[in-house]
Amino acid sequence: MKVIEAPLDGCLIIEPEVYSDSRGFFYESFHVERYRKEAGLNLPFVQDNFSYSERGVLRGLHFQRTRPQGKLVRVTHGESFDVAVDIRRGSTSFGQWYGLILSAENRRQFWMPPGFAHGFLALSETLAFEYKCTDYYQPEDEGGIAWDDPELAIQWPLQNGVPLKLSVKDSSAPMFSAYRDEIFL
Ligand SMILES: Cc1cn([C@H]2C[C@H](O)[C@@H](COP(=O)(O)OP(=O)(O)O[C@H]3O[C@H](C)C(=O)[C@H](O)[C@H]3O)O2)c(=O)[nH]c1=O
Repeated sequence: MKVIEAPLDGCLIIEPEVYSDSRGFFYESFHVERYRKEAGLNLPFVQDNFSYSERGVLRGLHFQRTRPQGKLVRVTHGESFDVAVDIRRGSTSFGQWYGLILSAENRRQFWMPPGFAHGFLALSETLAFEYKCTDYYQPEDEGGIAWDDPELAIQWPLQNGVPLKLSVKDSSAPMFSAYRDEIFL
């Protein structure tokens, strides 16, 4: 597998080894030993998530305040623009965002350690999004940042004529500056 350092401190792009033949293809989507040895992922994953979205759905930006989750994310059907924002105040990439295309076609996985806000935009008619988390979901611990926060200025690849679909929660998320007095991992 190929491991590429992303511009945010600690984030990685992982490209698994794909075995194609006349029937189709096969790849190992996770392997404790290999991901520890080759990507340095040594935090245990305790929860797998799956979300289905349709074109124009934007989920995020979400994080957990006191129980931050590391996430290994991938797309198994369709295409998304995936975004991580470094909210770790002591990090060299604090306040910076990074986005990449994750798709069933590129088979890329994206690792963000605990301490990032995460979101994605569905770019295909339908999107199957899967991810592994290093801590459990704690709804009372959840924080959100507005997807269009001008301070972050995330360059979402919005598609002409495709209305955004957001949850009520995401439609009213605060700006990043609302957390200026809070110290995250
Ligand atoms: C995240 C989560 C949600 N839920 C329940 C709570 C709600 O009844 C329902 C939908 O939750 P929510 O609207 O928060 O789902 P997303 O908007 O996809 O949230 C996720 O989107 C961004 C992109 C993330 O990275 C996080 O994993 C997560 O915040 O699923 C659970 O039961 N367990 C969970 O781990």
